[in-house]
Amino acid sequence: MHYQFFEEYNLKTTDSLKNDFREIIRELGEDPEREGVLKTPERAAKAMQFLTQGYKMDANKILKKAMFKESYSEMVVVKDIEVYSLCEHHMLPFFGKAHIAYIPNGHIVGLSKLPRVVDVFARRLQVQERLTNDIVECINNTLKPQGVAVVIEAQHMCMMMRGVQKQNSSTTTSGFRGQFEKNETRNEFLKLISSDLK
Ligand SMILES: Nc1nc2c(ncn2[C@@H]2O[C@H](COP(=O)(O)OP(=O)(O)OP(=O)(O)O)[C@@H](O)[C@H]2O)c(=O)[nH]1
Ligand SMILES: [Zn+2]
Repeated sequence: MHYQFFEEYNLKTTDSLKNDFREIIRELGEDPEREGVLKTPERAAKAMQFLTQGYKMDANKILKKAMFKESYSEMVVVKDIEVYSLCEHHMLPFFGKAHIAYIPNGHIVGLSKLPRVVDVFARRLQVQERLTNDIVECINNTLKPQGVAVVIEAQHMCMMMRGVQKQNSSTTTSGFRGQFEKNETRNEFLKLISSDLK
């Protein structure tokens, strides 16, 4: 199990994907033997493995590794976490920002672990709703805080480059557990991140 994001590839998978990408390039009307694209099947194979390496990672373990006993019980907010994921319908990117808050219940978590959890779930084939839920559930079940909130605002390339071709729409999803189910707490969080929400 990997805890870090780094470029490490399963040679068998790279090889198999490489052949598939060569066929895709040919099928799309390009000459896979042309010098400029000769190495493209291997590059694409590695890029796709990198972008989906979240399948091999365990977000709960990442959080557990850096939980510290602490009596702090105010809201902790980490905002503007870059999100890059692939939509499971078209395998095209969707990207934007995640904002996460939690209220500790005896334990705080190493701050960097929250963006790491985002990446573990983002580096898979996803829909924005499930990505949001995965993050909320993971933090809720592992850290067991008094409450956790996640808001993701993203733009989907499948709606921009193709299909409906809308360049300026964005999609906001959210998940709230525990104390954040109360209006007052939820509103405090939304106010703290509101400068980033259009
Ligand atoms: N709810 C949700 N839908 C998504 C997400 N990413 C992409 N989609 C949508 O998934 C849908 C798939 O619809 P289909 O009709 O099967 O596919 P399609 O013919 O390519 O649809 P169009 O994109 O409208 O051309 C589209 O409406 C996409 O906009 C996501 O994260 N969440
Ligand atoms: Zn899509």
